[in-house]
Amino acid sequence: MLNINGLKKSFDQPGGGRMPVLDIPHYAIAAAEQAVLIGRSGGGKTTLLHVIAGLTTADAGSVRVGDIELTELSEAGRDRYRAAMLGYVFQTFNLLPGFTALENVRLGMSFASGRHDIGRARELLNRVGLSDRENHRPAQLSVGQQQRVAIARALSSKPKLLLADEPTANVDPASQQQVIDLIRQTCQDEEVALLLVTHSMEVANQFDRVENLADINVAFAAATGASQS
Ligand SMILES: Nc1ncnc2c1ncn2[C@@H]1O[C@H](COP(=O)(O)OP(=O)(O)OP(=O)(O)O)[C@@H](O)[C@H]1O
Repeated sequence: MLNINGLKKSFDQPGGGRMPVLDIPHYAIAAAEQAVLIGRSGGGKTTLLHVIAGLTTADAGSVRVGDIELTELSEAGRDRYRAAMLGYVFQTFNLLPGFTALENVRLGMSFASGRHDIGRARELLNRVGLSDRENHRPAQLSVGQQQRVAIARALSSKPKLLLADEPTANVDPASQQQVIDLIRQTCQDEEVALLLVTHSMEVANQFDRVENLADINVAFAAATGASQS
């Protein structure tokens, strides 16, 4: 489902020069597989998710999702890819404040299908336990509820791959397990592959597949070696 080969990404530095952030010889996730990435702050986890989401372009290498080669897509092509294939759960939820829970979920599917399938939106809100909150706006929901709406929105367009970037970081402890259970169970039920980034070992340890980004990303090893020589 996800196949990364020879991926490189670096960023311009404020003082000049470029800093390599990603140098990943190979990384892959099978269809409907659930994988977790942990790793140190600044290690490139969010950058990797952004590259897979087509929000950031790679400098080199191949990033395939299904039979789509992301590095060959135009910006419009990447927009279409995101709408058709991808769900994204952010640390900060990113719900639209002026819209109700139901409208936020429906907006998640509008780009993908060109229509708002209200039945699917209601089904997803029901699945995340918020049927009785569909007309509430984000400010009228608890943070745990907001993240559950965001999960419903991310899955609304029936993606093949869900990216979740520290989805429990801003959620109260009581809701954290609920958020993880929802992501895991819904991805399993809908056969969506999952790549989840977390700093929480309590979260990571619930998954069969957990890797430290430093073990698949040689960018910083190379930089350290270069600076020492
Ligand atoms: N647009 C950018 N321009 C320049 N440098 C960037 C940019 N985006 C990220 N970086 C740098 O890339 C490195 C990796 O950042 P990234 O956000 O991917 O790390 P992370 O592993 O997700 O960190 P954290 O766990 O703290 O969220 C950091 O050193 C950061 O400063």
